[in-house]
Amino acid sequence: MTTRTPLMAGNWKMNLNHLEAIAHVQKLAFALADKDYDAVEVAVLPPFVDLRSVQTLVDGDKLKIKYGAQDISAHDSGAYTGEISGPMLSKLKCTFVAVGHSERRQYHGETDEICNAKVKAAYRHGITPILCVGEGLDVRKAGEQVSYTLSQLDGGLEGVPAEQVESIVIAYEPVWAIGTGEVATPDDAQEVCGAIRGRLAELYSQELADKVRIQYGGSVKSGNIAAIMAQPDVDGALIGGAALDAEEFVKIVRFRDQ
Ligand SMILES: O=C(CO)COP(=O)(O)O
Repeated sequence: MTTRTPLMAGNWKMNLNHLEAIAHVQKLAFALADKDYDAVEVAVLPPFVDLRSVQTLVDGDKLKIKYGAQDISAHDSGAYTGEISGPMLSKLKCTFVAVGHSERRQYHGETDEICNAKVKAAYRHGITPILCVGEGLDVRKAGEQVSYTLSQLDGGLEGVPAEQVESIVIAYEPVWAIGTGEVATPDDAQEVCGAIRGRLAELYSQELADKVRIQYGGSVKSGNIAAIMAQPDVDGALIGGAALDAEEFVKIVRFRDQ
């Protein structure tokens, strides 16, 4: 049985400017320094404009905190106004990039095809994608959350080879639970995260599926994280609102201490 190191990643969305980012990462580093937290990987996904400041801090102080971007262009360079490329992110030593967050799908028309191209772009430049999938309320009410989410997974991974996929992170984020305070029950999270692992085993191999980290996201807080993490197929969380509060985020990272 493979042991998967939990990954707690804070998706800051469009919050915190570069000065606030520095203060926030310093707080996290300070709060996490008194104990050896190798058992949990910690990452932040700040807005693009903060990345250079975060990199300087993490590099300069040799912090264990990892960081990444919230999006990546499918293209490596060229006339794509406003876009940020894989080479730019890898130059900033980003470990991760979120791909296909539901807010990108909803407000920026990102299809599975676009997400697939972005997953490939991330791998071209040595960045680990956090591929976000998850159903909306209508789909959940119709009881089709598993098939809907698996079809997003299939689309996002189309043509991506096993040697890349074994390092991917999948974030299951039911849209109805994002920023609503409505958290999926641990059983709801396990149902879909388990199905995602099952599909990875079908598409690739059981061995690969056992290596992939699957996160839950949607109204995660210090008070509900332990029950979610107790599920066998949940290997971490993608945290929005609660990640903006350094103390609360640290409590989530230390879910085992509760
Ligand atoms: O979208 C999310 C993380 O990517 C979840 O956001 P909240 O934690 O604010 O519900």
